[in-house]
Amino acid sequence: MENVTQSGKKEANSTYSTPLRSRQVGISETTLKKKKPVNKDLPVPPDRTPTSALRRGILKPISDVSSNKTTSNIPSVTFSESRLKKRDHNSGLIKAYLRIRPINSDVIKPYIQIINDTEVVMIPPKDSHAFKACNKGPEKYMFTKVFNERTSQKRFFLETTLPLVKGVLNGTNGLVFAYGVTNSGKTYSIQGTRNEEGILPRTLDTIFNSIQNLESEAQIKPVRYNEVENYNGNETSVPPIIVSKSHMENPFILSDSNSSSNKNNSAEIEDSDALDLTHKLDNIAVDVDKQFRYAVWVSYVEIYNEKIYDLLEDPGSAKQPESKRKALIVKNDKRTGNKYLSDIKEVRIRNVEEGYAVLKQGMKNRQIFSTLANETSSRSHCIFMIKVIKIPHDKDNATELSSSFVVTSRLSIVDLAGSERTKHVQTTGTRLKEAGNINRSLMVLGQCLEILRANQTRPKGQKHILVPYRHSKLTELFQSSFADGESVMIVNINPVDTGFDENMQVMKFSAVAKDVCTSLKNISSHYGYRSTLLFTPKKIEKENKTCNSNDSKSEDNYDPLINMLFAQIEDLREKWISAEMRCGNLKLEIREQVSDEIAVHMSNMGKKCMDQQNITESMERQMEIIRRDTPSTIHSGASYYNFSSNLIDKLQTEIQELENEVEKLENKSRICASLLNDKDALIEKLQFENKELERQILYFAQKLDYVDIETEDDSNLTDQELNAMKINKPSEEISLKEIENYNYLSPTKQEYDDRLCTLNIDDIVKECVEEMNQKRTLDEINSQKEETTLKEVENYNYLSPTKQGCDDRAGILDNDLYDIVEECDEEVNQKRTLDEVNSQNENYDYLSPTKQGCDDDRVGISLFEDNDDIVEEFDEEVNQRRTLHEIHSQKGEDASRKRSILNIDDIVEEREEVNQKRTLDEINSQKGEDEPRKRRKLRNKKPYFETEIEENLNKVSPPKMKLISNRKSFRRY
Ligand SMILES: Nc1ncnc2c1ncn2[C@@H]1O[C@H](COP(=O)(O)OP(=O)(O)OP(=O)(O)O)[C@@H](O)[C@H]1O
Repeated sequence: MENVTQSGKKEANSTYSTPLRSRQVGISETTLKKKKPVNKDLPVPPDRTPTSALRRGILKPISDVSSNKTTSNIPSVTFSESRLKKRDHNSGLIKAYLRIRPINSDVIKPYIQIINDTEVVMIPPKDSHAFKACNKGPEKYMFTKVFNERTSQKRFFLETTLPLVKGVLNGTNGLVFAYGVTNSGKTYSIQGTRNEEGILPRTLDTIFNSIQNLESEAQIKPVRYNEVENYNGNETSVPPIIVSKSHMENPFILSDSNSSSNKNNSAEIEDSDALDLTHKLDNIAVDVDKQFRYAVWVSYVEIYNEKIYDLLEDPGSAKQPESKRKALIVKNDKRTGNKYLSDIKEVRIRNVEEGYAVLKQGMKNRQIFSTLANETSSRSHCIFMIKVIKIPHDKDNATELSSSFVVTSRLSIVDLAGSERTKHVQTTGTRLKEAGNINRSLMVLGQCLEILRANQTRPKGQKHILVPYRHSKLTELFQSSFADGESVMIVNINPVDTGFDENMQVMKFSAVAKDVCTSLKNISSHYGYRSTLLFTPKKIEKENKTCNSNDSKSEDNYDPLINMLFAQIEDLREKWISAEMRCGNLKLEIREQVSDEIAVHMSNMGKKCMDQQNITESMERQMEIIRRDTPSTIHSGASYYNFSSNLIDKLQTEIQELENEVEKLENKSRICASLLNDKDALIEKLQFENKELERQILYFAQKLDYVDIETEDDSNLTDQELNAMKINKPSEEISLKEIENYNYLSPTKQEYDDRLCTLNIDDIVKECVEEMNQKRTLDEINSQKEETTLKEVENYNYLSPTKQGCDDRAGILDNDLYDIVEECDEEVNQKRTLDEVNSQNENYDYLSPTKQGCDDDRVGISLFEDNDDIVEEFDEEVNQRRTLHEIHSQKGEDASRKRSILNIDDIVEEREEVNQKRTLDEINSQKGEDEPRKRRKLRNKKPYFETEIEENLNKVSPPKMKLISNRKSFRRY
């Protein structure tokens, strides 16, 4: 290739032979290298190149042969070399042109937007899979050129296909294929309409405009990939359908120029909307080498369900079901390694009308076949192939040097089937198979392009990946076109009607295709080595026969075994294809299921996001309100947020504090309420008890003969009351001993203990607290002479540390109830003991009958004299009592503790014991009382006792009162 390019220009102006050599080398260097082992088996001379022939003197320059002119007059066939020289790297890439279909609606917004001449952006609509499942944003795609919806057919042709038309006229292969989903405008671009002709008619028109008056009359026909052979006008092997010039009056009649019988079968092409010759096209022409004569041959095939059918086949003989329709076989040209279609009908056309006629015939046949096979016409790939044969021409002699060295090139124009997904077509039966095959062939096309691109970017020395051309008929057929020639891809997009996701796949496909570099190193010009025309016709025939014998033998499948093997291969391939198809469909289904699930998931997520957003918005609204109500200095930024967060913290703290306060107040109010309830009753009780105490004091005073003095002066008691007291004396006589023993028995304690077993902790705690409060209240009341108001009581409770202590302790009562009860008792006992000591210190004579007994025993001895002894004795007695008291108290406590575990007998026994003690004490106390003596003595000691009692009566002994009142209050329980 490089040799051709480098040497081409230099040699172009020098000799004829050199370009020939260089071109020959260029074409076949690789091919010949590859083919050497094959050639061994062929009867073809090992070195049959024109150069070698020239070298060996077998061949002569054409000019020599025909006119004996000098080589300087021989036309230089350097078009391809110069073309190659001009060609930059980019020109080797597959060119991808995007064409956007016009939108029929003004309402719907297209999801594709043109950025500039080469770039577009695709914005996924919200209902697209790409948006829902993949959350895709806008994506940019690059093309060789972008054509908007207003692009005319003419401009589109000029910018996309005209270079290829030039190429094919100059000997280069070309491939144009239109890719896109259904209804995107592929057929419109390729074929066009009656008034808006597409690429294909314009190509034909341009070719014939360009080669006008340069048509060849040589009897040469194309064979295999890019070879030619002579045909004789009488030969039956001549293409059966040729649009005869004689039919130009009615160009739509196709006829077999050689076989009259076929005339009956030829179809009259009906005028259709698709194409017409009602008006002249734009008369576009390109420069061609006028030293050649040109022959144009066309063929038209379709690939349907992975089978290639000839659309120029006589429909008369094919009016049968699709299964019987004869499929063409792709064969391998052993000489060049290229693929070609065996038995394809190639038709010589001499003008554009004939080209139209063939095109229309093919379209009609396609319709007929598809109707017969019940298929959809747009579900197949349509390929229109134009072959141009260039035959050197001796201008001076006006002789064609046709058979010496000819150049063939071809341009294939492909209208691919729609690339939509299976989901959007019928998914059962034949339609499913169709869709599967279309998808498959397009997928393979994509794979091939991908691998080609990968191979091209591989570093030197690395093995190239095998391109899977054979995986589909489409790629197999265009294998050579990708490797040899220029390729143009037309990407059709319908930005509204068809799905975004499908169109996105199309764009991605084209992105790959665009990067594939095609090669021109195998220049498609091929010189017919059958230069044997230089020899006699017989020789030609002989050589032809010799040359072709091996080919035909190998290619025409005469060997039944080979045929069978081929059939088996085809069979297996069919199975493999259908398996792949099923697999592909399954994959698609699974992918769709997964994407649906993802879509549901995403919509759920979206809902959550919306909720979140709503919350955020409402918060923002609230913040806005706060911001509005906040000084402007803190309106912005972080200070605002700091302020608000501080404010929130502060408010929360305040709320917490308020809640605590409320709780406290509630507790207090509960306690106050209960206190209030009990207050009146307590006051009444206390008054009553006071009265009772007064009565008792009076009683004792009366007993001591002081009553008269007291009652006469101070007492409020009526005579009646005093009499009543006197009358009731025996029954109301309260032994001090008994009062003291009361402590030992501690009914309150017992009651407490009993109730402990039945009450719940809360009640007990409440009761304890209440009792303590009452005790305190009583103290207070007594000390303040009943001047208590509710407020004071409350204040007292509130302020009293003891109360607070109680409250605090109430919190831990749950766990330590017994301890607290014990502590309470202890406290009470201590108080009691203290009171007693105080009281006894002050009133021991009054309170202690034992002491009185002692005094009685000391008749005649002055109390004043014996004071120390008496005090001592008294102390001793007090101590004894205290000890006794402690023992009893301890016993009582033990008993109460035990009560929970002891049985009733133990308790009864204990009680009996206590009662016995009490009785004993009473007896003892009674024993020591000698009333007359006592009175006498007391009378004598009046001054002392008088003062003593007076004091006692006045003071009403607060500690004593307290003790008594405490006892009274305990008695309530
Ligand atoms: N650029 C365009 N300008 C005007 N009309 C267009 C254009 N492209 C497409 N159309 C119209 O859109 C319709 C569908 O186009 P067309 O038949 O070419 O689609 P398609 O891709 O070939 O579909 P299918 O794959 O089914 O064959 C036709 O009526 C055609 O005339």
